[in-house]
Amino acid sequence: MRHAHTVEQVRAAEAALAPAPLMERAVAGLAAACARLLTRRRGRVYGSALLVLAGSGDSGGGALFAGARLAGRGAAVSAVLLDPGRAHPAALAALRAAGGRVTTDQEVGLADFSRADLILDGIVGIGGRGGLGPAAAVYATAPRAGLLVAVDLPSGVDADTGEVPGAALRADVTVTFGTYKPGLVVDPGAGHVGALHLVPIGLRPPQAPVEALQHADLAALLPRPATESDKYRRGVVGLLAGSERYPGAALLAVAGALRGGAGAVRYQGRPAEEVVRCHPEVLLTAGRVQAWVVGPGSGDDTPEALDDALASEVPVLVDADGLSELARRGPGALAGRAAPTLLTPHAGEAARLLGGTVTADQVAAARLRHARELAARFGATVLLKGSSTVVARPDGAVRVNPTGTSWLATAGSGDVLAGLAGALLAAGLTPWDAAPAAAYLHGLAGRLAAGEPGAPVTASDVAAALPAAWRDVAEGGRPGGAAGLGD
Ligand SMILES: NC(=O)C1=CN([C@@H]2O[C@H](COP(=O)(O)OP(=O)(O)OC[C@H]3O[C@@H](n4cnc5c(N)ncnc54)[C@H](O)[C@@H]3O)[C@@H](O)[C@H]2O)[C@@H](O)CC1
Ligand SMILES: [K+]
Repeated sequence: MRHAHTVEQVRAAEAALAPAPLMERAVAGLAAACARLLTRRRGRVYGSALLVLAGSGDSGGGALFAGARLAGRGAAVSAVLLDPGRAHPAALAALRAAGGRVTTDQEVGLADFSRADLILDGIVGIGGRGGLGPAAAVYATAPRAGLLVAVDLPSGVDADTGEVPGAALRADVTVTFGTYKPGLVVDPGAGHVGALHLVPIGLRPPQAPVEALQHADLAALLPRPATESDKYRRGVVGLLAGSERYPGAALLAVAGALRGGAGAVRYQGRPAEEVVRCHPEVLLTAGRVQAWVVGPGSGDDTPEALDDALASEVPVLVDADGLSELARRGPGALAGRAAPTLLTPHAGEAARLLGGTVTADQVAAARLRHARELAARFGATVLLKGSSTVVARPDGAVRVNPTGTSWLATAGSGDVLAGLAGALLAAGLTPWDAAPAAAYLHGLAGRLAAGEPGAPVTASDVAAALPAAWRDVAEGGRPGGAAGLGD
């Protein structure tokens, strides 16, 4: 599990430790990471060109100290001071003493930026507020040939939320200290991070409000049928999905549920004949169900389907048309439910559920805030789909999915996810576990289907790759499994 802590938590944990060893450990880890990158890129540190972008805080201080260490190993180091009067005095002195060149001239800085083998972004760290000023913002788009290493987090990314209020640097590698920060794992910020490397500095932060499941966490969560399993032990999913207009949604949701390990799928919807032709294992009879999935492509049947599902005493996943109906009814529609409800909106549906006071773009730009608000308002677990899928609980706890791929933004992909998450709910997982587990497997299946370096995939390809994703996770132990994920 990757745990992400807020700025307030990090500051409190840092305050419990002596400042000097903290800086020493951070700088040692940062310099070592840079040395490894330079050695991989150029064969050695000696003779490589390094540029430090230094702001006024400790992030700039750490970058300057690391620059000094690498200058000591023979790198040609220059530093641009973005707030010249306020650069970390001891770190600046150390860089100068090690032979580093210091400039405040933007033209010189930009020329060095374009040529350097490695650039250290020490403009701001967790103390960054609002967008970058113009002197720093130019580096967000300036051309460069070398690697950009962000110190703690890419400057311009909000540490607590992952929001990017203005220009932000785009890193190849982010070296973060002590713990992860929400902004490193939630988009749009996460899209600026590149490869993420954690340097332990001895922090002991409290419980994390945001976490990201990794391969080993998934392996522990996924249900495995025991020898005496029957379909009810594995879980029967009831699907209220598809319509004459959208038969495909039913087929894809069924595919997701079956490949999600459902013991059986009971289908209720109009295109029943097509469903059985494609998936002969589906049951059309009424009977016991351990979780309902309502909404994918369910069209005019939605209001009744939603009534039936919400009246049941089993977990209900509401998706697509079900969410539009729920938006019309408002949070009161879930008030009487004793069993859990899982909502799986994309940004547009989330905006509607929030009463139309925000746009889909605003939801996508501030994913944590809106997913939490939605979960609190409806008293339900919310899986907000998108480039980094976010699962929020009504109490504000969040799990972020690390496996997404942009190839998943394809028609019907959400139907597969709904069926898959429904199967995990029917197997007995809580929404808090089922939702991130489904997002993880779905993203991994998308990656496996797209291949490396990646090609377009259909939702059917994603469903077909679910067994491979499942195996990849179950093989566990191996860091990242075949898909190369994990720490
Ligand atoms: N404490 C330590 O020993 C170390 C701290 N480091 C990092 O330093 C950071 C904490 O240091 P600070 O509290 O000094 O915070 P920052 O390094 O984030 O700097 C904050 C300062 O930058 C300026 N600033 C804020 N927003 C800005 C913006 N949008 N554009 C330009 N300037 C802006 C302000 O003057 C503010 O005081 C953390 O990210 C931490 O990981 C590491 O780099 C090295 C070790
Ligand atoms: K930074």
